[in-house]
Amino acid sequence: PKVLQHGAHRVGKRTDVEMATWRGYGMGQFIHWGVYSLFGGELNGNYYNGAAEWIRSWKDMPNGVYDSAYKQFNPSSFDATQWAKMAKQMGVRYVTFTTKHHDGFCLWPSKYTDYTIANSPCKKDIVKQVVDAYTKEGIDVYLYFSIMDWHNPDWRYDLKTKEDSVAFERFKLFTKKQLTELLQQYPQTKGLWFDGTWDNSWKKSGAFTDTLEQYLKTLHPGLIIGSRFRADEFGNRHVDATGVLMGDYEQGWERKIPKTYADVHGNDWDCVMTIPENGWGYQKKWLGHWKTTNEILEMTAQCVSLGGNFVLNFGPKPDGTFRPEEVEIAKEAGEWMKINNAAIYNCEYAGWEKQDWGYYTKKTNENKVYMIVFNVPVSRSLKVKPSKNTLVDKAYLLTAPGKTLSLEKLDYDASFIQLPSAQYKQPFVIVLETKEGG
Ligand SMILES: C[C@@H]1N[C@@H](C#Cc2ccccc2)[C@H](O)[C@@H]1O
Repeated sequence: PKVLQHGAHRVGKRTDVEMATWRGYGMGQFIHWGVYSLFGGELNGNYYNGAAEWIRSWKDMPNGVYDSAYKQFNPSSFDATQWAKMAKQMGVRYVTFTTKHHDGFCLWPSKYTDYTIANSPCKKDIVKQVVDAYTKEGIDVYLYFSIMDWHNPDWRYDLKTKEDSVAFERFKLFTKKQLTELLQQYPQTKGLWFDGTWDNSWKKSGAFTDTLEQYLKTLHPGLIIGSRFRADEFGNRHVDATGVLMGDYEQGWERKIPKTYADVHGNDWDCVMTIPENGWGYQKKWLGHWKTTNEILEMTAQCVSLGGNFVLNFGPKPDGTFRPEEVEIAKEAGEWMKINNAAIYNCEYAGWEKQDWGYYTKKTNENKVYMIVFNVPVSRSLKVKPSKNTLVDKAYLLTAPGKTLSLEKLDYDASFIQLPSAQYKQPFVIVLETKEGG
């Protein structure tokens, strides 16, 4: 078969320490903040029924109104340290922050366009303040960057004419320069989170994007870039023409979670999720269902149990504060994580048969499996079926290590853990110390 020039350059997971750290994060935060936050999904009392950060594309949004709105971007209450402390209390270990969304507005003083924070009333280097504050709190920072840039006149959705190609050459150079300045200005950055890469213009640029990815990784050794960045020379995204994942982890799990381990194909991956049903930037009105803290904790456990990380999005208001529902979720999730994070941090897929009561996670490089229990059956008997050649040596509540739980053997390879009668109002964790055998 033909050898791909611009497909995946590695088969299987990265084995370096930076990627091992990424793999063990467990929980992350996404932040979408920019000019779109000023509108909050609404204009003149009418609500845009798409994702609020896409409001510039709304037929009822005059381009001139959107493109001059940055002159009102003046977040009087923005305090990156407060953001970072809220994130730390929540228990997230990485954050992905929007440097430039599809609208093209740069939250750092880029030298390559005037459409930046430097020309807004705010003037602060928001990206620098976020990178510095989160890094100081010990939370790793990843920079979101949209390739698609609605403000740049050289952006093209497709390359149909000679003029398109000439313009897009300028656009590709502009993109490389902006990415270079982000990595040089904010060297603490651990990775780049690319978006807006689905159009034909970018899908037809496989050779360029492959070279660009290798350039960025040379410029910043250890840099982590997901599978959404580039396409192979045939326009295949995420997985190349030979079926191998491009990039350092699978970046397709946006607002969806894999159902089984088979769905992740042995790749590293994370899921990025909104609190409302859709919408990443601030929305004045959250339409439909928005997730409770217990739902968010269950999604976190589900992702870690399948070998991934769970990343929850926050959409700060134009003044730089968070809406009360987001503050409450961060606080409640943090209270649970403070007690139970052993079952989330540096854990991986256990490979045990899934049971109805919840999720297994396994501590990496240790003989410890955690049961994260969400659904206590009326029998209060939790079935445990270890993987082959594994025995449970000891079981106890994470919060009561001194009180061993008894296992009633059911048959050759399964047991029941009988829970004491109690009110189980919160998800809780049982520790299973394991040994080889059976
Ligand atoms: C992380 C998320 N990716 C962006 C998107 C999108 C999108 C684009 C086309 C069809 C469906 C979804 C959202 O604006 C947000 O930034």
